[in-house]
Amino acid sequence: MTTLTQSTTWKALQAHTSQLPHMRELFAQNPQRFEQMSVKACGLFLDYSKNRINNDTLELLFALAKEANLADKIAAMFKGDVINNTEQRSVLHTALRSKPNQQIIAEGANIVPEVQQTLAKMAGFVESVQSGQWKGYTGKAITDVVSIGIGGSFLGPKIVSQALRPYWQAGLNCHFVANVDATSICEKLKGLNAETTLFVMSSKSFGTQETLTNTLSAKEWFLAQGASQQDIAKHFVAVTSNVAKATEFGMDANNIFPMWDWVGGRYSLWSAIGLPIALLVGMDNFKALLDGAHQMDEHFAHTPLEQNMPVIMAMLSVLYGNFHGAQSHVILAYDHYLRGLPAYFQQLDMESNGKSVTLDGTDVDYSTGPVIWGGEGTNGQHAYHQLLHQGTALIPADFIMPLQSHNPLGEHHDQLASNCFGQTQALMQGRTYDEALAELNHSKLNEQEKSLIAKHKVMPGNKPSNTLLMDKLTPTTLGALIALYEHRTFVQGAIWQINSFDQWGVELGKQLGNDVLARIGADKDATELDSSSNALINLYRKGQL
Ligand SMILES: O=P(O)(O)OC[C@H]1O[C@H](O)[C@H](O)[C@@H](O)[C@@H]1O
Repeated sequence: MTTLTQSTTWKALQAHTSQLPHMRELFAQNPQRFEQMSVKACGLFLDYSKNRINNDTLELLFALAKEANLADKIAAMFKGDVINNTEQRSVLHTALRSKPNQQIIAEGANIVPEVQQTLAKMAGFVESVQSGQWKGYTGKAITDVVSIGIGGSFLGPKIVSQALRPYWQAGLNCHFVANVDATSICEKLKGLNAETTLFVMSSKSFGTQETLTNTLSAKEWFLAQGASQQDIAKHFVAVTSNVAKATEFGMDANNIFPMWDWVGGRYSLWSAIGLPIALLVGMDNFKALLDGAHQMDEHFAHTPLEQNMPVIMAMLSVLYGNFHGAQSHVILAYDHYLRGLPAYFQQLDMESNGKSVTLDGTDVDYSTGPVIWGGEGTNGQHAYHQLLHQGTALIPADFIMPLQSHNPLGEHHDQLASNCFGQTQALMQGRTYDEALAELNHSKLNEQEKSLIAKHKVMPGNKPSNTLLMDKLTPTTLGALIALYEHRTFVQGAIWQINSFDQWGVELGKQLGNDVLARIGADKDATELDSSSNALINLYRKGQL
């Protein structure tokens, strides 16, 4: 057993949570509930009053955080301690959005100057591409960027670019390729002109199969359009921490943007991995994104736990996962530009906290990271919200919405907002049997039928949700929002005593995938694996059922 589940606070939380009344009652008991359970920081507003909590719950949750030495752990991350203990690395994505006059030490040296140099290199490149000074091999300006990368080297740039669509500068479009399925790159290249296309290859390791294969195919396509080997330098740039491998691959040394081991892939959009974002929205907007994240870093590092937005959100997630049996958490973006956010937070949280041993290798005896999923409101209301309202699983929800739309049109935004707030209300209050029956008063059904239908219309309520608001979706508020979830993920990992910054779980699949690839290309059928794997490989070799 771990010390965590043996702690007095843990046991007190177990006893306490089973005694809390329904949220309807909690609201009725305390007219100040909204004021007391909401917090504003960095252009974001969090209403967390629709949670299964009262002041005692919060006290216990913060006590748990203090017993986990959370404040020390936060400080250790910011100052560059080697907290990723299985890879012996500092975790310093926060340094990427630091201010030029800060000093942050990793492996004995101040890393801020190289962060600033890389930002300056990005700025020069972005300016030259956007202004048309950067010419393709026939002297034409670049019109299309194809970003090739996967995992952290793909989702951040793609989802942030999508979210910042209103800030795109004229004249440049970007296409993202991640999957090794040739359909992805073939479909993207259709309709593109090699003379005006720039490829940004993003791979921290410069060793990821999908990215290398897609880049080679892009290069072949480029040469097949009539370009020559020397033209490659005008059309291919790379972002990587493995400069040697990138040069060996044939990338022009001037076209390589560095990143560093102390940036985890899923935390890397703030580095040169964000180059596609900067190319689309311009360097000022990219810096505003960094600034929003920096503001959230400051808030996280210096605010008492009780008013600390990422800490509050993380402790609520711990509450549901460890004391209410919740195994999943839904992100509901009430903003079309933010439709990709659930996928981004899914990678961030599930790759970080999908772990089952503690830092020292002890098996955990409690749940760690939940399944993160979600989608775009209002669409989900006509689909999976049914399960949120009446299903048997408890699924805490985050509703995210800007108060102002980039596209004010008639009553659209009023309707969007009313749906968002109406959903959180319905989840919280539910509908009792008597209320459901009363609604059927004027129907033509007989008493027995009314009773049956009323039973089906009962909604238990007491379903937790957070509502996160911002004035408007801007680069700054988006930066703060993403950093909020990064730190939320960190806090959960700190409570669970796990390493949120490695990802050994993805390795075995890669290893076996390479072995399977060799067997697919072998001159005889596979016979040495389990019967299922042998049969699947051999079916594939045959090419038909
Ligand atoms: O940037 P790369 O080295 O190509 O890595 C791309 C991605 O692949 C890995 O398998 C990891 O699971 C991700 O965290 C990483 O972002």
